Amino acid sequence: MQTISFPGETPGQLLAAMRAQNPLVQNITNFVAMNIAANVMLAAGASPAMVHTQEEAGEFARIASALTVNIGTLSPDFLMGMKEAAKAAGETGKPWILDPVAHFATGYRRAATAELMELKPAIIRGNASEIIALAGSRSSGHGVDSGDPTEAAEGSATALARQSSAVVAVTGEVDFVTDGHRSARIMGGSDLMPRVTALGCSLTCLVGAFAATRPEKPFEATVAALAMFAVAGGQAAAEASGPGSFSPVFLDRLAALSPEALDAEARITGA
Ligand SMILES: Nc1ncnc2c1ncn2[C@@H]1O[C@H](COP(=O)(O)OP(=O)(O)O)[C@@H](O)[C@H]1O
Ligand SMILES: Cc1ncsc1CCOP(=O)(O)O
Ligand SMILES: [Mg+2]
Repeated sequence: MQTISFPGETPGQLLAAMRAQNPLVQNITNFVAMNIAANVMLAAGASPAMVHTQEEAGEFARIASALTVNIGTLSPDFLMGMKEAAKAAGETGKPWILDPVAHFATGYRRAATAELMELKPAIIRGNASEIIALAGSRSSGHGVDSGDPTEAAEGSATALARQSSAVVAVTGEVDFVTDGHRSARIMGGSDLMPRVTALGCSLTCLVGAFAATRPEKPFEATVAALAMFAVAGGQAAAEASGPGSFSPVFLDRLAALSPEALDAEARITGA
């Protein structure tokens, strides 16, 4: 494996830029994730707004710097708001990020995800089972949790990136990011992370914050956000005694993580 080089900016430099911008990010996420995702973003240095109803979601997307869309607790009103917001983001040149939570589980979710994919997300972030199924293959997902390892999803992620022109991120014990041509793996984190609900959803929101800061570099922005989670997650696990104590320590580690420490501790390789 080769160490990936960042000819432009390192993940630490992107973190510093994100904090300096304190980007306003609109998140249409699920009821489970709303609170922890907003806290994760505030701790990391972004400004979250959870705005989802169809009456205002499109209007709000025009003032936000990025949009994230998560179908975890989907309803007709949420879906209308998602589509309005994604259209507005597209019209105003803002990046939007899709988290296709358990999209394979029901016909309603499958149809909604197909409609959202037509609106061209800049970045898609999911667990391995979600990405395998989104690329059209058979996955072992059970509800919102993955039943597949990341390595089983790498081919699907690359095919999906090429077909959709989106950057695709697969998370799990190892994370994999690809734009269909360049790929990276990010190591770190903790096996406590999938035992705390909505951390994947929160990560999708954080990807939105980095993409807001560098909309022209969705691959680098995604790698930086995942590296931040991996480093802060590993640090938090060293202090935690289980999933309950992990959550507050994780917020503290996100807030305290310096750009220098991110660059020193991130384990990123070209894939
Ligand atoms: N076994 C693991 N070891 C280390 N980190 C993990 C592990 N499983 C998940 N993570 C991390 O947890 C975060 C959420 O990812 P994941 O659990 O895959 O998403 P989701 O909650 O959508 O299923 C990511 O930062 C990922 O790297
Ligand atoms: C438990 C649950 N049910 C519907 S959405 C949701 C949260 C899923 O969060 P994540 O995908 O980050 O594990
Ligand atoms: Mg998820």
